[in-house]
Amino acid sequence: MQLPIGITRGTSNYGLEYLDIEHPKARARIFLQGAQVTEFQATNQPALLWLSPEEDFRPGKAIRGGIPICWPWFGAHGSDTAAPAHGFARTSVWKLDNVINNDDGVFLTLSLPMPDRPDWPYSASLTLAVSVSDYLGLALTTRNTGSDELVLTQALHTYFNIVDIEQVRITGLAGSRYDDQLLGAAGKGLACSESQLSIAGEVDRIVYPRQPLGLNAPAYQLDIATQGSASAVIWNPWLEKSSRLSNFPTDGYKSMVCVETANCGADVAVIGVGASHTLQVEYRQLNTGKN
Ligand SMILES: O=P(O)(O)OC[C@H]1O[C@H](O)[C@H](O)[C@@H](O)[C@@H]1O
Repeated sequence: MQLPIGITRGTSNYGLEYLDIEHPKARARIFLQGAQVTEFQATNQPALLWLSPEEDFRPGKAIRGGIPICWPWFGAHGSDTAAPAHGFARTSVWKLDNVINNDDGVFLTLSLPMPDRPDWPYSASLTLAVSVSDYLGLALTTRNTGSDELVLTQALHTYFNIVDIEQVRITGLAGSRYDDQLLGAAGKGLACSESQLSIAGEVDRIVYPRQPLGLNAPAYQLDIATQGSASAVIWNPWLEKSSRLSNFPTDGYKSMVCVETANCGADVAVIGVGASHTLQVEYRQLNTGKN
């Protein structure tokens, strides 16, 4: 495909292809493996996404940072322990279908050539629309092309770049329930006791928000506007768990937090025959001038 001015192709040392996007409103990088946005910076805003400094971008290995797409299951596969965590979309190579560059921004559409897999014997199509503008937008659409109802869990597993985890607040939690994944069955359906969450240790929660969530970083304030999602995952591995993660530096937990737009936990996506479901998020930042 002939790319418009402002979009260039590149290749990592180990051969992963990416697209670099330059526009007066923002710049971004998107890898074709996983359709993974790894960098986004709106003009006059701090860089939005955390990307591991230890990431070496190898074929077939999940990229640590940016926005991994967890699909068609979130976390462990329901029954097959050999199946990859968070599904196969993040380690598969996607196809670029369309790019538009206009005064409003750069708008891309990618699709996943569907593999034939024993751990997922269904029929579906999957596309991702990415909007690179003064906001970053992602819309992940699954169409059920099979003859049975399709039930899936999924997430846009965004790693946010933050200066200092101790100063971060996740806002909009008032009245929400959550499953604390660190407590297993005992942690289901807990009530958020405060409207804001600060992080001082490992956090792994599936939240069922009652209003839009936000992030006070504090170098920027972020509005997270979602559609097609009734769950969000808040995750920071802290020190001990991070030593067990691939491509994750020892002090990495201090400069990242994940707030993931999801269908997971009690919020599963049920897609009828011939129907489709879109999981969507838009991130809008306000530079606070603090660092
Ligand atoms: O290491 P990964 O497979 O990328 O998973 C990273 C993390 O993803 C989600 O946030 C889960 O809730 C965590 O339990 C998991 O550790």
